[in-house]
Amino acid sequence: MKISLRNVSKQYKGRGALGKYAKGIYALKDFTTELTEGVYGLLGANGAGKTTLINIFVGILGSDSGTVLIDGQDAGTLGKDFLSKIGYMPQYPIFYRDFTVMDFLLYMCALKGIPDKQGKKRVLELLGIVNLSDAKEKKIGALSGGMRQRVGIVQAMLGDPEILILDEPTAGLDPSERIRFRNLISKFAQGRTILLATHIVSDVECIAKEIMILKEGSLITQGTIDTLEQNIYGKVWEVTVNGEDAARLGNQYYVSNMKQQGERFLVRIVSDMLPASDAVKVSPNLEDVFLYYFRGQ
Ligand SMILES: Nc1ncnc2c1ncn2[C@@H]1O[C@H](COP(=O)(O)OP(=O)(O)OP(=O)(O)O)[C@@H](O)[C@H]1O
Repeated sequence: MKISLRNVSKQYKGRGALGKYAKGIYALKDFTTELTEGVYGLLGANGAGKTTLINIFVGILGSDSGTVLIDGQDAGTLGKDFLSKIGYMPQYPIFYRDFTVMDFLLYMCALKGIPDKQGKKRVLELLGIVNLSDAKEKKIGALSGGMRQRVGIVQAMLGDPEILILDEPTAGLDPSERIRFRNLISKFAQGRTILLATHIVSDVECIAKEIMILKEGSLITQGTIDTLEQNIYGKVWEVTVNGEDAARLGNQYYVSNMKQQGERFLVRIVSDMLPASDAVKVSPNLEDVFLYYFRGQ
């Protein structure tokens, strides 16, 4: 399947100087990309436009202009056929806290038009995959944040969608739950297109086939992690200094990491220019790429 987004733009209305509603700044501007099978990481700082893009893609929000094409056909004209291909996990999923996990998921099957027997079989299968079989009779309100996120991904996977859209799926998870969730996404990636929006680099750095960097509504770069890292080669430096110089460098430059080594500090800096005479160029990582594009935000 090939998904093409062409020149998708959106401006929200805001109050103008005279108190009248006026077009505001672009939440999304001329967003153009093509997605095929695999995991795509949509990386952006808060307010970059990730949720806006996803909401337009899944049809919750209309765009001002642009098109979403699925294998060359306008998604808007595909209606139910398009929606049945999508599994969506919103940034703030609304769960019915008094439902048990099982009842909630069966209810979601009913909403998606999945026949009872088939739905129940798939729910049990998916609960096994996400390691929640023992929690199926628990009320949703009694689950931990990580367990709730796993229920969220199960509901998105009902109906075996070809496209899985995950908006900040690891928000509020602790590091071990985050790793578990990442592994799950890799498991589900086979034969699907997964779009995972996040501002957390580690959520996507091991699993994404490509990363899209969204800044102030514009797609500023897209490519494999290797490509994005190569693109900023020569702009990441390391230098070992005393505490005073480390503090000075921290004030003057964008520091992506600082590691104490006895009395001294190994400082990693993202800068277009040599930050200190004895600084050496090092290979960039995805954290450096993120810092490079979001310096000052
Ligand atoms: N309903 C709305 N009305 C007006 N402005 C909005 C609305 N929703 C979003 N915005 C603005 O549009 C821009 C993009 O917001 P969006 O929620 O898409 O970003 P995001 O990357 O998902 O951010 P976050 O990670 O914080 O959720 C922001 O400036 C936001 O304030």
